[in-house]
Amino acid sequence: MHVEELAVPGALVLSPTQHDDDRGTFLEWFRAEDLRAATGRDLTLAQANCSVSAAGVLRGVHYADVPPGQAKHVFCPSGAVLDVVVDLRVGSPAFGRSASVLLDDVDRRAVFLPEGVGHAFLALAEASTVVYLCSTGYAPGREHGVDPFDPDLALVWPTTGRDGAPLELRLSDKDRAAPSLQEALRAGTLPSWEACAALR
Ligand SMILES: Cc1cn([C@H]2C[C@H](O)[C@@H](COP(=O)(O)OP(=O)(O)O[C@H]3O[C@@H](C)C(=O)[C@@H](O)[C@H]3O)O2)c(=O)[nH]c1=O
Repeated sequence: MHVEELAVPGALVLSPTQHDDDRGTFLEWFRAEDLRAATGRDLTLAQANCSVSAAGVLRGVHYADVPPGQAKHVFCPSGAVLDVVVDLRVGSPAFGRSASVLLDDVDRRAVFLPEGVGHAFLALAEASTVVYLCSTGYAPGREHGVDPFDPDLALVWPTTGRDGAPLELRLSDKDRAAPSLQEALRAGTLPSWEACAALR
């Protein structure tokens, strides 16, 4: 497993060693020891999620209140998504900065997001499946979103899928109505860098 920190502090991309043989392939998509070696922390497993998305579906940018926050370890076992992490921690030296990683069933990479980091992904193929391990359970009242098209975030969303066909973007009503970064900042819902640091 090769681990690299992304431009968003504490967020990682993890590239596994794939063991191919005449039956198929084998890989470790999560290894607590590697996460601990890279971050000095553990991911307490409270929930494991799975979503399946049509090509063009965009989910996010989502984040949870800190504390307790929700750290996530994200993997795409089938299909392809552009996974995006956004630093939403007020006071972070990288506040507003983002990083994108292609997660797919070829390289089979994974992304780790610490608490307070926003998460979004765009499905680049039909039936793209994303599974993720979460450090806390779902609490709808603690979940928030930021507009994935906010010019302040300057997120770049591909216009074609991995087969080269144009993508028609599809969002939930909730994500379409999400506030901008500045609106979320004014509303006081964004996590603070200090509160996130206190969790480590
Ligand atoms: C996130 C979540 C949703 N749900 C329900 C609520 C709703 O009826 C349905 C779909 O919920 P959403 O529209 O919020 O699903 P979705 O837009 O896929 O939300 C997810 O987006 C990605 C980017 C993340 O990082 C996740 O943490 C989560 O926020 O599933 C749960 O039961 N448990 C959960 O943990």
